[in-house]
Amino acid sequence: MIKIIGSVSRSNMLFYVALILLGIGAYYYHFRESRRKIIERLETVVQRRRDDLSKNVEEARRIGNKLDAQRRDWIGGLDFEQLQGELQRGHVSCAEAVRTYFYKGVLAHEKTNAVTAFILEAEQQAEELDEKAKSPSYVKPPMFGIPLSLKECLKVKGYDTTRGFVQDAYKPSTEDSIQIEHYKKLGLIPFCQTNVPQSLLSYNCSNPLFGTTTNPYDKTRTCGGSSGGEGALIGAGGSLIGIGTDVGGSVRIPCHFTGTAGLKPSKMRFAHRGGGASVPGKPLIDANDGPMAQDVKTNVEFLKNVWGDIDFQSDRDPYCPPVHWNESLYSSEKKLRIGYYIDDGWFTPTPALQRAVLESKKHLEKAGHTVIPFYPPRLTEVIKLYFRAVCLDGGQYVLNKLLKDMIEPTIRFQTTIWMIPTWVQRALSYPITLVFPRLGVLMSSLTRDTFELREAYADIEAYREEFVGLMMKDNLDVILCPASIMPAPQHDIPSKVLCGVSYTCLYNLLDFGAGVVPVTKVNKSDEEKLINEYPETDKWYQITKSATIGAIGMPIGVQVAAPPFREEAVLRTMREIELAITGK
Ligand SMILES: CCCCCCCC/C=C\CCCCCCCC(=O)NCC(=O)O
Repeated sequence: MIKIIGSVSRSNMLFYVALILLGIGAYYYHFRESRRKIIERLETVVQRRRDDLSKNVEEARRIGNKLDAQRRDWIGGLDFEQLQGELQRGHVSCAEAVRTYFYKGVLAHEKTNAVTAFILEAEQQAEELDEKAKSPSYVKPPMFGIPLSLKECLKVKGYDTTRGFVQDAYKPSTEDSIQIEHYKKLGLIPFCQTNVPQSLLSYNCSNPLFGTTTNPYDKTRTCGGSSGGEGALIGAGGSLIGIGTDVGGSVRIPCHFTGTAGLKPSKMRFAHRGGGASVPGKPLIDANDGPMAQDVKTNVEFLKNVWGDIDFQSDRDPYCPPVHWNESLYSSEKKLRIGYYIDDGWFTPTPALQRAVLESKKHLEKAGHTVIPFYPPRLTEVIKLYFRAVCLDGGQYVLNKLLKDMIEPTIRFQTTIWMIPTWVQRALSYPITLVFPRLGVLMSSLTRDTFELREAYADIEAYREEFVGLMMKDNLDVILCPASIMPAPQHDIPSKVLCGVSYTCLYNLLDFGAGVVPVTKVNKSDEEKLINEYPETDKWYQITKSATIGAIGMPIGVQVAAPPFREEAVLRTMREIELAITGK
């Protein structure tokens, strides 16, 4: 080699270097030019889509205004259970319910930019149900006439599922997914779709197609993600019940940020045929759809009806086992054994989140349950395994889509990471670990080869066994823990603190059922504690601390989790916390 190099003359050497530089320059120029053309073409799509949305919102407003304001206010003031009762008794018609929620949805959308489309056919669906209900032989389904909001990525016939990618606008689904079919059968009326972050792999809520969705409590803060549009809409009173999806916290984080309640069931409890995913083909990081509502009570009523009739989904998707609502688990009188933690050893949550867990612990103890410390093992390893298994191709699938799209500025950081070859990241991780150990963990997390990926899957399986083994050793029914690391931060923070999903992504890696219930709001003494005691030992802690300063009044939830098929125990615990706090 040295001989060859030695034999190349200096001028030849310069020639080759110039050739290489020219090649790189030409590649870069070609890349920039093709990106420019893509963006130019997509900008017109964005404009058209936003114009269409404005018209769609005006139409929803017109439909909402068909109803007398006094009547609308009265219907809009009913909670889920009350509206359900009035619809069943025929005191409120389905058309009235839908018009009311078009009106309330428009108001919430104006406040938060939560809606990507109102499903205008909902009015006709409501009128048809009202017509059917005139027949004395008609038996009303249990959720007859209740308007249902849906995260944009769920397949509804005639509507897009862009996941925030402009390239996927105007490609409507040709069928409803099995779940949507089921919800309609149970009487629910899908009336709008809600916003998401581009790619769904983020816990903020911005994309180049529909823009940013804001938190109903504070416009400068995010509603969370990726089911952020649902959180914002429900939190602002624009829907009573909605469906999100969750592969790392996307139901639970928006619930925590917006003061709403929701559940991510374990994967097998719903049918997935005809559904969509952020990254298809990633076994062992189990995603599921899940309900979100203003309270736990509504989630319970919804799931009782859906799982009570789960054969509808199992018959159409044999991979969904016919596991019915387990009433004896939900309403058991047997006192629970609950494991709790306020710090997972990876990322200390800000004081309000720790306080919420301790307050919930007290409520549960007062109700007679035993609450004991529990330490989830080796969270640093879990974080590495999670990122490795969620970006199992090193982020290639999402990156390929992003490079054909306009890229949302708030996910540019992770896009850049995905562009750096894994071996370079791995090499950089060594020096980075010396100054910023936690970043070093992330930099060494993406998959280098299939051998490493197989090992990661084996490690996840072993971790699942270890975790349930620990729970069984202490006879634990459920786990109580923080819902996140902080209250709703500003819109750009989630992509700067990507690893802030440790409290939620753990339960996707374990495929547990996990839910979030609102417990408290950030107060002055939380802020004092934050300023005086919260760690500042690395960049992520510094960002989290400064994002939490000024969050007084923002909602705080807690998380409850349990192994698969024990979602009813999770809901029972969440409901007991809710009852103790709200008295209703
Ligand atoms: C510094 C190195 C970073 C390496 C890895 C960066 C890659 C980031 C990829 C994913 C971030 C995951 C955040 C998950 C948030 C919640 C997502 C979610 O639940 N989505 C719902 C869904 O997909 O249906």
